[in-house]
Amino acid sequence: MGHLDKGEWKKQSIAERSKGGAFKRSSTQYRNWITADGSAGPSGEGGFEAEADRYHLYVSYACPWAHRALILRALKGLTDLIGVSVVHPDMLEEGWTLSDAYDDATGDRLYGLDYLREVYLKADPVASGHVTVPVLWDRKGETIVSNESAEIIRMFNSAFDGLTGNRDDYWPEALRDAIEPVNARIYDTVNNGVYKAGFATTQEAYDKAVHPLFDSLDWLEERLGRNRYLMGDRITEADWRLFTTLVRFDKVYHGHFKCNRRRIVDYPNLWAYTRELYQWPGVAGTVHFGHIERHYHYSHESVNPYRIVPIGPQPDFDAPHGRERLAAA
Ligand SMILES: N[C@@H](CCC(=O)N[C@@H](CS)C(=O)NCC(=O)O)C(=O)O
Repeated sequence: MGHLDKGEWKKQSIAERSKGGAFKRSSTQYRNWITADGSAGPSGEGGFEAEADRYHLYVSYACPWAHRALILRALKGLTDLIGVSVVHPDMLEEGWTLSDAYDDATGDRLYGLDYLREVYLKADPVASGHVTVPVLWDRKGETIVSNESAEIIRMFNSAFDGLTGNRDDYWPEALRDAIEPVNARIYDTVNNGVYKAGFATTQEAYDKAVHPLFDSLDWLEERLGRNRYLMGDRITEADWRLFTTLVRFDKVYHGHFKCNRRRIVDYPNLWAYTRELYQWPGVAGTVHFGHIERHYHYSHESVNPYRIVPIGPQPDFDAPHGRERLAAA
């Protein structure tokens, strides 16, 4: 791990990042939006018009935040319009690398660069900050549009509709106010909660993360016993944001991140819901357990110093989910 400081790469361990025992996720730097006509979005600059073959996504198959972007890209029929480069699963001292020496890692399909940080430096030679995935890259302007997954999925939800004709809407206007607090709780206690538990270097920081995590899983289990999806009978971005953590949970968060009060398979509703989302057309192809298991166990030296990748459970994500019973009349 490391970060850029005025264009220079500085190595940094996870323990150094977890100052005072608690892990803090840094805020995101690039916040521009692709829009149908190139007008500015809710933040950042304008000039990023939706066009085929103009944008490219740098992702890790291991990363739950990048995974959101891959899912929306698949669901919205954008796979032919927006290319993807997949980093190597090991994130060590040099940060994410663009080596293709691992199954399904592609290397840099645009420029043949070796390190993801070089993509950031191409956008800004004196860049400072963390070098994270996903990165939404503009080939025309040779710059980063956004490295904030929560916003990338909203761009993908609608900006390209005129080109693809796909009008599926995962952020429906009428539900936005209801989605926001659900996203906020899930982000803080579940998506990021597993990291806060896993990267804690004091008992206090761990306790502060792990109890709210399992309180939220209980809350979700109850909610999903009544509703097929988080917002009722309609699947929304809130579900996809939750899914990327649930699908990784039993394989990596339960053991590696010590989130081990229960597994997802122990929650009947959450587990059936996870299977339904996994089986959604286009989604299984975005889930790469090889990268997930390798990345977490191999990259976090302070958590797993000998880098042994454990055997892990093999939950059957293809088993019938039975969630139709909750379908709207
Ligand atoms: N806010 C970002 C967070 C992305 C993020 O933290 N990605 C992790 C991988 S799971 C990363 O690239 N970390 C590298 C680092 O922090 O140096 C988003 O949601 O897009």
